Amino acid sequence: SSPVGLPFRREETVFLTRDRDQTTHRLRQLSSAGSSPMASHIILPKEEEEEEEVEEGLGVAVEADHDSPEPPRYRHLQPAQKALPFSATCVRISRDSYPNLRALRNASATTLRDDDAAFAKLDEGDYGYVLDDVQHLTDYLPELPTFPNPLQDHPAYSTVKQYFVNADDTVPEKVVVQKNSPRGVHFRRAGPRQRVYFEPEDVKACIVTCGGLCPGLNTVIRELVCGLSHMYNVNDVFGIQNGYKGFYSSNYLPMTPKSVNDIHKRGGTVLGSSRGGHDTHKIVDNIQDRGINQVYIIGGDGTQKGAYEIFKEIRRRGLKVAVAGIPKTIDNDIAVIDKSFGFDTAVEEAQRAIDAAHVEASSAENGIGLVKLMGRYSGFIAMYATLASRDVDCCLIPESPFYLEGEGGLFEYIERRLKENNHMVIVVAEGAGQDLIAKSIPVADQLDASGNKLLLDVGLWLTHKIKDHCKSKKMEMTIKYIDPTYMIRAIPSNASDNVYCTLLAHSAIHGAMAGYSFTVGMVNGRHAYIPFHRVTSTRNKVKITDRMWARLLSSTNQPSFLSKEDIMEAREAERLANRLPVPASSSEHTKKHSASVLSNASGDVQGAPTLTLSQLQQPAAAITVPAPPSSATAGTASVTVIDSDDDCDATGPPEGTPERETRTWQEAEETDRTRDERPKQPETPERMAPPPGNALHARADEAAAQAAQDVDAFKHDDGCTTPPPPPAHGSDD
Ligand SMILES: Nc1ncnc2c1ncn2[C@@H]1O[C@H](COP(=O)(O)OP(=O)(O)O)[C@@H](O)[C@H]1O
Ligand SMILES: O=P(O)(O)OC[C@H]1O[C@](O)(COP(=O)(O)O)[C@@H](O)[C@@H]1O
Ligand SMILES: [Mg+2]
Repeated sequence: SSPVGLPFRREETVFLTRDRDQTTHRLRQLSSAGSSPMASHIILPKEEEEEEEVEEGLGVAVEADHDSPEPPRYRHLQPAQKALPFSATCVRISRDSYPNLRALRNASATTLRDDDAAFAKLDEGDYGYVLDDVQHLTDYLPELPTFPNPLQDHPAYSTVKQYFVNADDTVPEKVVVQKNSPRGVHFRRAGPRQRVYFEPEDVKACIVTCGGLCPGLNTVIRELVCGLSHMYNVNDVFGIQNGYKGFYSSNYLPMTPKSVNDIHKRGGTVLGSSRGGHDTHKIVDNIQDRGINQVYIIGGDGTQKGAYEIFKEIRRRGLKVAVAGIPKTIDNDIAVIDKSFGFDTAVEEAQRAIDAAHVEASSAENGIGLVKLMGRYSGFIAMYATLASRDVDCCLIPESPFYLEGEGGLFEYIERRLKENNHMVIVVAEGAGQDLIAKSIPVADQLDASGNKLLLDVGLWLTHKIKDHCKSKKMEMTIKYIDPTYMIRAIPSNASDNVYCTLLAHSAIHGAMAGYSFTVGMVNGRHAYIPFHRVTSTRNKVKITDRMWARLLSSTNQPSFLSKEDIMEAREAERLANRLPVPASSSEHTKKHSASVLSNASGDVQGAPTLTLSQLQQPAAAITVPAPPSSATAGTASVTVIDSDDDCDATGPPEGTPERETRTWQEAEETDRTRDERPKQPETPERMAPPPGNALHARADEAAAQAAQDVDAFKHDDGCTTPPPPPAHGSDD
């Protein structure tokens, strides 16, 4: 409960320190009239409240909020000679005004399975602070000895002031807060500790890469090998070949700084990778038999689930082994972390495909360039590549359903755009429009060995649909379909990803040496150790009610394919995902208009395409459709720029970072299902009630009961910000 957290409304200097007493002292000094030109703007609590509140105070200070409807319970000082254009308020927060309810609810939003809940390590603090902590060797081996960190004698690192992180440092999941926001969920800060749980000569480490490729895998491998050797003098490092199954089916590959020296210049992974092959017992048997005590696992959501299973088995056997997960995904859809390594590189490479599409399109009469980019469930690559390029006229992603025919549909927009500009570029994420394709070509869902849904080729399908439409309208046009597929991920990482990979590897090494088991990642710009369950129970998705998507719509000028009702519905889904209380108007609105959304979405069914499954599996092809000059009418599609309130949302992630889908899989499926099965059923207390035996929910409810009396402490009268706290038992969320 050290006085951290200084939320500033604007970038102005405020005389504060991290120390509460110093801060109070400084403010008192400043507040004595004439002592400083700032004094006119210092506001302190009334004298009589001061003693008690100093005791209880958090030391949070914000620039004065002149619009705040806060009752005048402050003593305003006499103006001094000079006024500065800013002011400060020392806000003393009583413990009671910060029940842990919201924070606990956020933590429990990833509804844990019972066995995971048993492993959850939540540490509560004052003012709604929750540490969602990671596993440590001493959780089950309490008597382990510690050793001084060899970095303190390292010629490079020993010169760094405060090189070791404070054992109590934590990183907040949300950094945008308001005066009365609880401090929320935090993760343990990554970095070197003063004491470690392994002696360098005793460490035997192994590295494995699993799942699909991603730029930067080799850089992470290189930096793990070099970091272990250069920072901690650990030289017994092995590579596991071809993914999880390599633990028990291949020879281990000795790795040295020399053998990995150049690998970051190559794409892919020198260790090989695979999907499937996770056999917990066989893997841990091999770890045990070979005396491995640090396991570095690089891979996606499935891989991190596997890492967690491995950790649990290690713990069950009482082995002194640390498990460090380094999250990998080209789609950037792993929860909690700001960004996955290799994502920037992929977006950069995607520019080349978009450029080619633009050249082709702009060199033809009524030319259309269509580019398909990776993004199975999340459209981040398509969205960022579109925003970066500025040549794209339309971006389609899985999160934003679209339709082809009718007013506001894709065809209408294409006709208008060609008429206006004679060419256009469309970017489509591979997971977009799958529901539309499925309506025309019913096919049973198939999964790959990682559990990923196999997709139909939306690019090829769209190419045929556009071609057919133009033919029916007698429009001459040329369409070129470009599918760069693996070209955006089978490449070496760029400079910034290289640095990111290095930091991830180093953070992973420091954490393993300190005895933790975790997934490492950057959270709001700081590296943190995240519990495995937090990164695997939800998936990042583009939030279409947020400013980033609005920016995209505004930059492409494309239709949003959303009615106001859709937007309300999306917000409702988000509210559910964040377990926030119902804004009365929103749910009414959603129910009233839900039927119209359905009719929009199904508008395409009449014009069902005649493509076959085998056609969709054909290689990409350029298709030219000559036709007589058109009399096509320009559409009147209107652009809906979503009125996002993310800047007002104290619970939202920072602007421009991927939005996190905080729904559980069950909730996500449930929400998506109810979206399709209109009219929507109201949420019942039963359905949303916490499952019995879930410790986290029990704690949340306990906190809720306690917080019930303090509910008034949450004042949300600014009209657009943090909603009031949910009712005590969460029946409406
Ligand atoms: N629930 C699970 N438990 C353990 N391992 C899993 C689980 N799901 C997937 N895996 C393993 O994760 C690995 C790859 O999945 P993932 O990391 O998601 O890669 P990708 O999504 O690129 O295919 C595979 O080895 C797979 O067997
Ligand atoms: O053909 P593969 O190897 O299955 O990989 C393709 C798929 O992997 C993905 O890149 C996702 O993998 P990630 O686990 O890296 O996010 C998808 O975008 C793509 O459809
Ligand atoms: Mg995966």
